[in-house]
Amino acid sequence: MLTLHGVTVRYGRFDALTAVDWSVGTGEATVTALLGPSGCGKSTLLRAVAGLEPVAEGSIAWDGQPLDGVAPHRRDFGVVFQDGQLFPGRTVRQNIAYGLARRGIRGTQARDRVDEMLRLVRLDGYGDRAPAALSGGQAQRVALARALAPRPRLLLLDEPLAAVDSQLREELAEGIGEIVREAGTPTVLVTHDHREAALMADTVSVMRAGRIVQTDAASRLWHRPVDAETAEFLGARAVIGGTLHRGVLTTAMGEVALTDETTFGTLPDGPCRVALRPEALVADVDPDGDGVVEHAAALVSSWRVRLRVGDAVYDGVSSQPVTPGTRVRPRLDAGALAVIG
Ligand SMILES: Nc1ncnc2c1ncn2[C@@H]1O[C@H](COP(=O)(O)OP(=O)(O)OP(=O)(O)O)[C@@H](O)[C@H]1O
Repeated sequence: MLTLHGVTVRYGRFDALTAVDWSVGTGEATVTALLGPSGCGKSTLLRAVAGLEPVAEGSIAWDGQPLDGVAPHRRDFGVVFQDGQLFPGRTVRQNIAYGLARRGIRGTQARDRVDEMLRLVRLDGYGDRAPAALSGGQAQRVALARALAPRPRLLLLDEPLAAVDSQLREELAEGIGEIVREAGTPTVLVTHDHREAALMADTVSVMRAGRIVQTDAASRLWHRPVDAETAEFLGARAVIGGTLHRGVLTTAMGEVALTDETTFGTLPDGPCRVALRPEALVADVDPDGDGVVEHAAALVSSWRVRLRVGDAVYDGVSSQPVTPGTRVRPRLDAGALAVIG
């Protein structure tokens, strides 16, 4: 298990990480996403764990053994960066075999391991290609195979899909999640994209300004963000007040039962703040409704709307065709809203 205690990393007088306490379990092959906005310190944290960035204060340990002074290649961690960084002059096979010789794995044993890795990343038959003859997605899968070949005890992925075009990204995100679980290697994934974190990770740690502000199961994070800033980072567009009583939330947009304990946990009675993603606010067409559509855009199977309710304007969705001026009755969808704190 990886544990960080009070880890601070400085660039000159700037603290890129401030007293970070964090741990990544290895009980089962889990994927932990390190999610946060650009510049919050995600890569710095990953690089510190990999031994590529000096730690000014605090300690990083594996199974209780401090890693201070342990060189990156002796940490037994696999690393994949944004653009894979394959060796251009070597074939796919030679790239994947790279870390094996150093571990004393040679000859047929090495060949078998490379074949196994090619199958794992669904690239059988690509072994003799040059990296230049691969697509961006294929190159990232080779980089993943190279990192996994020596059986590292932890895999570190730094925005592995950043250089892949958006159409492929979702497919590859799911693929990589499957591959690392199949390989049985605990993995840390750095990303600024909450969709990518949701597709790949079991546990998500949210970072902001050099600190980890929340660590939770992915499903729980979306419904119980620790503060409004985290909710906004996860896609919330508005925060409204409400009152909870025995799992029923009452707001200006009506009542909704939040009784699914696996997502919401036990909610305390009393006033609360509710974060709304557009999907959480459903506008039903109703001539007597107290909302008015100001803007509507047709999506594949719904309408994305901006609606005015009293003095406030919200982003919502509608399953019926609406145009500016349509009167609607807003209601909340429990499956898409979040209770803050
Ligand atoms: N070598 C460096 N020297 C000085 N400042 C640095 C250095 N590397 C990073 N920083 C600063 O440290 C902060 C954290 O950087 P880091 O790369 O860890 O962020 P990040 O969350 O990974 O961002 P991104 O998603 O944009 O890659 C940023 O403000 C960055 O400008």
